[in-house]
Amino acid sequence: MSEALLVVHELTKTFGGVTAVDRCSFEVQPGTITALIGPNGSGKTTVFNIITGYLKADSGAIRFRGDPIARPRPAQLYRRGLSRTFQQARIFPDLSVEENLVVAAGYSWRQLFGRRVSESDRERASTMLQEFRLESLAHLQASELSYGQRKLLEFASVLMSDPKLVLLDEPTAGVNPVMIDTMEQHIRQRHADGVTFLVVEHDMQLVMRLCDPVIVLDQGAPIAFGTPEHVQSDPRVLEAYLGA
Ligand SMILES: Nc1ncnc2c1ncn2[C@@H]1O[C@H](COP(=O)(O)OP(=O)(O)OP(=O)(O)O)[C@@H](O)[C@H]1O
Repeated sequence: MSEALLVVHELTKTFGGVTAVDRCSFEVQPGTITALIGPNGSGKTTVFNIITGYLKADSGAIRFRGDPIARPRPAQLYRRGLSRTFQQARIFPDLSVEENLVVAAGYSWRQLFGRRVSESDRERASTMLQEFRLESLAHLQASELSYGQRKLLEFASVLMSDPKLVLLDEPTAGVNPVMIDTMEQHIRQRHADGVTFLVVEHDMQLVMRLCDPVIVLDQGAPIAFGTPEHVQSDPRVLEAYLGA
């Protein structure tokens, strides 16, 4: 088996008296759309926040593309090919849709307004606008977008860095069914292009048709791992969900 793209080893994180992540270990293999599911409060977002450098673990280790990531830092990981989205899409509300994409390619705001952006990156932004069918919105301020459109823009922005691994935190939460289909198609397309995904998602139908393998967390640690069919029939998984 090829080396895992991401290795999470015995991560632990406590908040006061609450152990949110409890000696949590798992791997993400290249070329997969891996799901990280679990009942509310099972530690999924905390794990994401640790991997991407938004929170510091109490203990444990992370490897990405074969190298240890001693102190994960979001910007550094982004440049190395690991990027993420958030439950509440993080975009620059005062910039236009197009400017959001250009900034995501690694430009500062000053460069953006000083017109020092390379022609090739402007073209990439333009291609991304077409791919995500956002051309008609290109010059709108991002704050004017709908909730679902913001999520799409955030996803498109993340792809501007040519990531190897994308962590998606509830990509379809709160968006309408048409937008769920759109998001699913974009994930499938990028996966076909070679991007690996780790997805936190509460829509179980989507998880079961899109993801393989599925990792199930409960109380901060994996309790099941395998194909969607396998985890669905695991009594520990049923108990964790029904007991929650
Ligand atoms: N900043 C924080 N301060 C205190 N407790 C926290 C903090 N962040 C998370 N927790 C606690 O850690 C546990 C895990 O939370 P986390 O948000 O990671 O779970 P989750 O699986 O992502 O939940 P959900 O599915 O509801 O988003 C919960 O008990 C939560 O209350």
